[in-house]
Amino acid sequence: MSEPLLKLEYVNKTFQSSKGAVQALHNIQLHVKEGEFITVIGPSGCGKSTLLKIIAGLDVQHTGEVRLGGQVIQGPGIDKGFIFQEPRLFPWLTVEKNIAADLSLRDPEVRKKVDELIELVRLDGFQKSFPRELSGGMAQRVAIARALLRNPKVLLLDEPFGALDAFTRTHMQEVLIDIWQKNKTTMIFVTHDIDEAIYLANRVVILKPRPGAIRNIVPIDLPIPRKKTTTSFQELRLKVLNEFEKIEELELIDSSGI
Ligand SMILES: Nc1ncnc2c1ncn2[C@@H]1O[C@H](COP(=O)(O)OP(=O)(O)OP(=O)(O)O)[C@@H](O)[C@H]1O
Repeated sequence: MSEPLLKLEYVNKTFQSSKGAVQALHNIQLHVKEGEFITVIGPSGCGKSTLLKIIAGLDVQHTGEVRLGGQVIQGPGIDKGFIFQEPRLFPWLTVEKNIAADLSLRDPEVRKKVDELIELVRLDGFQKSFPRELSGGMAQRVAIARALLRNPKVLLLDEPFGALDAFTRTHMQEVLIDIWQKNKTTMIFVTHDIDEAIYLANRVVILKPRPGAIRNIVPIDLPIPRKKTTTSFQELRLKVLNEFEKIEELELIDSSGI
C-alpha cells in the first residue's frame, strides 16, 4: 500500500489560558491518502480549527508529528491551501487578479491556469468583476480558485460555507465535489453540519471535546452524485448522530462528576 499523503501521529496540543492549561487535542492519529476527501465534525470547542491550523503549519507548538508528503510540517506554505469561513479577497482587485494574487496574468502559464480555474469554479463571465459585485458563494469560489492556483498538496477548509444561506450552501457542496473529482486535490473540510460532512466525504472524522480526540471515523461509501434523501444516506446520518449522542452522554457524566 502507498504511503499516506498526510500523517498525524499522536498529536497533542495544549493552550495556556488565564484559566490554566487547556488540552485542545489529545493523541490525534490520522492517515490521509492522496486524493481523499476528509470531513471533520464535532461539538464546539473539540479542536477542529486547532487541528486544521496544525496541518496548515500555522501552529507548530504541539507535540507529536505531522508529515505532508513525507516531510515534517514546519510552517505554512503553498503546498497547503487554506479556505476560511469568509473569502478574504482583495476588494480592489478583479476576480482574475484575486485568483492570480502575486503572480502576473501577463505570464501565459498563469493566464492559462487562471482561465481553467475560473471555468472549474463556474465563474465564467465574471473575470473582470470586483468582489463587491459577487454573491457570498461566488466570492468563496474565487477563494477556492486562488488556493488551487498554487497546486496545493492539500486544501484545508474551515467551515467555508458556514456563512452561506441553505440554498447557496447546497450548491457550493455540489461545486466542491465537482472540483474535487476533476482536480483530485486532497481535502480536509471542517464543518458543524452532519449532512454536509456525509455528502462530501470519503471519511467523516468525529471529534469529541475536553480533550479534543477522535471519537470515531465513519467511512462513506456512497456513490457520487449523492442524494441526501436516500435511505443509505439517512442510515449514515443516524450513525453519525448516534456518535454525537454518545459524546453528549459522556459530557453529562463528566460534568456530573460520576
Ligand atoms: N489561542 C487559544 N488560547 C487558549 N485556548 C484556546 C485557543 N484556541 C483554542 N483554544 C481552546 O482550545 C479548544 C479547541 O478550540 P478550537 O477553536 O480548535 O475548537 P473548534 O472545535 O474549532 O470550535 P468551534 O466549533 O466552536 O469553532 C477550546 O477549548 C478552545 O477554547
